[in-house]
Amino acid sequence: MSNPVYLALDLPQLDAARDLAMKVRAHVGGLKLGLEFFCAHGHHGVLDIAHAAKLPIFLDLKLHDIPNTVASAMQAINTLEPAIVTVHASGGRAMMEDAKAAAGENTRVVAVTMLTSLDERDLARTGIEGSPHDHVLRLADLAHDAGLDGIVCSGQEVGAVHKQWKDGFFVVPGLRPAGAAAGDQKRTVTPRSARDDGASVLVIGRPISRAEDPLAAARAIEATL
Ligand SMILES: O=C(O)c1cc(=O)[nH]c(=O)n1[C@@H]1O[C@H](COP(=O)(O)O)[C@@H](O)[C@H]1O
Repeated sequence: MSNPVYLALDLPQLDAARDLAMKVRAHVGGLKLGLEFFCAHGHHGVLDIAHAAKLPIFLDLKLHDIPNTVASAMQAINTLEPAIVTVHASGGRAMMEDAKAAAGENTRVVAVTMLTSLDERDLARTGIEGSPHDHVLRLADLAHDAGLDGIVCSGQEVGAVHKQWKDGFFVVPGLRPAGAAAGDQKRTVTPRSARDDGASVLVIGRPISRAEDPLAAARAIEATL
C-alpha cells in the first residue's frame, strides 16, 4: 500500500520548502502546497517542487466563490496537473459541480467541510447549531451529490463519512502523533486512528516540519501506520 501521508509544506520560502521536501520525500506519499506557498510562489513554485521531489502534489487552494470564478480558477491550474485540489463545500452545489467539470481528469476535487481548527462553539458562532459530526455529514452529502471525489474532514468524523460514502476519497488533516502539541487544531486524532477509520490521505504539517529532526519524525509516523 502506498504511503498515505501528504506533508504540508507551509513554509514561506521556496528554498526551505524544497529542502524539506527533499529531506523527507522517501517517507511521505505526496506534498501539499497551500495558500501561503501559492500566494508567494505561484505556478513557478509548484512546478519547482513537483519536478524536484517527483511526488504527487495536493494544491490546497480552498477555492470559494461564485461558480464561474471557481471554474475559471480551476482551469488556470490544470497545467500544473495537481493530484488533489480543494474547494469549500459551503460554496454550494453549483460551485462544486462547475469546479469538478473544469478540473483535469486526473485531479481529485475534494470539498473542505468544517475546518479542523473549529469546534462546536465556533460553529455556533457562525450561526450553525448542532455538532461538527452532523455538519460534516450534511456537507459530505452535498459534495457527493455535486459529483466531487471526496471531502476534507477531521479524523473524528471520517469513520462515519466513510460508512455513508463507501468509495469516497477522504483527506484528513489535524493529525497529531500521541503527545504532540495541538497548536491551533481543535479536532485532532492520531495518524493511525484516521487511517484505521478510512482516511485516504493523511495531511501532516508541523509534527514533521517543525520537528527538530523532520526525517526522524516522518519515519516515526510512517512506522505507526
Ligand atoms: O484543507 C486542508 O488541508 C486543511 C483543512 C482543515 O480543515 N484543516 C487543516 O489543518 N488543513 C490543512 O492541513 C495542514 C495542517 O497542518 P498541521 O496542523 O501543521 O499538521 C495545514 O496546511 C492546513 O492548511
